[in-house]
Amino acid sequence: MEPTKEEMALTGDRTYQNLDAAPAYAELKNAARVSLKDVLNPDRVAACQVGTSAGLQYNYAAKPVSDHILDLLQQLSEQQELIPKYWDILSGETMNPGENRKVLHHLTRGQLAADVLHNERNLRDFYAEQQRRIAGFAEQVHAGTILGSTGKPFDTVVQVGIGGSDLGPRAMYLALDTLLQNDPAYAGGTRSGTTGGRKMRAEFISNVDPDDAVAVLSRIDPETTLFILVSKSGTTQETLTNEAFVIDALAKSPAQGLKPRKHMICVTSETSPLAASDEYLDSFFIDDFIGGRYSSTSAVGGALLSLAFGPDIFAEFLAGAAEADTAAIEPDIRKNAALLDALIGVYERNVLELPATAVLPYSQALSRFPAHLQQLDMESNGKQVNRDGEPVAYPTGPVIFGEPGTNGQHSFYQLLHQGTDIVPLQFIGFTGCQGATDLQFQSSTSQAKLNANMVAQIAAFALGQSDSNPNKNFPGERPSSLLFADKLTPKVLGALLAHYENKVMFQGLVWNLNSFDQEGVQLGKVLTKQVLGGADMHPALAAFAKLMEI
Ligand SMILES: O=P(O)(O)OC[C@H]1O[C@H](O)[C@H](O)[C@@H](O)[C@@H]1O
Repeated sequence: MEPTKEEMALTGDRTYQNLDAAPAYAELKNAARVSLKDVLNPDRVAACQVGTSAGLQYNYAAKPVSDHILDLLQQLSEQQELIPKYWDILSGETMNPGENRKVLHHLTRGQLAADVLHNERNLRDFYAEQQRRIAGFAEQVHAGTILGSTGKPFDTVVQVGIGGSDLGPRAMYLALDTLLQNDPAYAGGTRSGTTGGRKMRAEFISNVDPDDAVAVLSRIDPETTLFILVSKSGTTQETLTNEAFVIDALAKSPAQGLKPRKHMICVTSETSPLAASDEYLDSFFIDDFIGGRYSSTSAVGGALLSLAFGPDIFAEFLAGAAEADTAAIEPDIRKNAALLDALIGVYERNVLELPATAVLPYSQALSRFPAHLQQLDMESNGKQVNRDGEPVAYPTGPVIFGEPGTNGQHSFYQLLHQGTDIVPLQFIGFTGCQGATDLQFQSSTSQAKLNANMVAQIAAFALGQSDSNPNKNFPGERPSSLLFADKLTPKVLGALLAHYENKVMFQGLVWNLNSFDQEGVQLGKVLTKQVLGGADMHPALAAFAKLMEI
């Protein structure tokens, strides 16, 4: 595809500089602070909102930013060349300099920018081809033309993977499961006996703790279960161990003639040791340009979601992500939700010096979304050196944590309201629930109670309440944003996922980091091998190993 004139304007040389070299940063530090108690009013709630895509809205009325601060953040965006650098990512530049790789997760779902070629292969076509192959495979499984090795149709799928090969796909599956099981709008061709369109139940094995695999294996029927072994590298200890665990369990199954490998497909990169095997029922591929934590829209999420819900639902999810990617190219920060969310986060982290961010979905469907965002954000931007390997002199990625509301309210909100640290909050909510059933009780539905709690929290955090008893005093001035939509459909979910991926990307670019490697996870792996291999190791490590009887 040929680039348009506007796209051509984004090409050219870039300057990479640390945040503290950007003139707007010093100005932001000197800008007058905003008191939420002073500014929060109905007009602000109406005005401080930007549509992202697929009907998802980002409201930042309860964030401590003034017009002046937003103007400076706009300047910061321009000084750090955030949109042109995003364009470079889309165009297939080497944006993971540490590993000398392109960063192409956007290409798994979008049509932005020109084609990306690598070793004469068109990677857009490669990703699309894998998606088509997965769709064809899933349709055959659903139609019963691909059967288990004892001749029974598959009704359950188990993803075996860890980190990016687990968290995103699991969070996405859980987000849609209730909707797809119950909403007749998605019905059609279901074999699961539900009113909706879920085609297969999914389970997940990730931890090397044997109890994880044992628990899942106790809930499934080996004859009707299809396992998806997912490891981009094909070398991850936990995943290879769990593969062996599953194969061993299937081999011991009393079912006559069951062939374990014919109950397993593989998703990996073409260069991984797993790619060479032709023992799996089938294999699907990604490549090194799709980071694990950015792989939900590739074959890593595609195989699971297409099998569980059908290829059409996966395509809708991708369309939502593609819309969010397109929205993220807008240079005006007041019209670009991902960019604005990123820059307000930088303001809170670097100017207000707040060390953490809590993600609080008021939706049980998003129960594992905070866990996915922990990896996405902390593995991407938990760095102390810039993209050239030089130490940075400012804070980078915050600690991310979260739980669905209202459960979190009865757990850690005490600290959020009255603790000595201020933690910026990201609320996520939906007007409607995912299921078909709700109850009117004490003159309101459960869904109304859920959302009443959420908006009450936004106000309580921002406005506080004074009390002569210091123990009952709420200081307020605790900032939050709200991402919301009518319903968490596959498309909205895609947009929500891409919103966060793009937010994290923009923040990494502001901080001048390489957000796409994860060297910080290596040392622990090396020391684990020393312990298991009985190699020479630090005496203290040997002593700890002895404590645990290894
Ligand atoms: O997909 P795999 O190669 O098995 O990798 C699984 C995970 O393990 C690594 O340690 C990384 O920290 C993650 O980014 C990755 O997603």
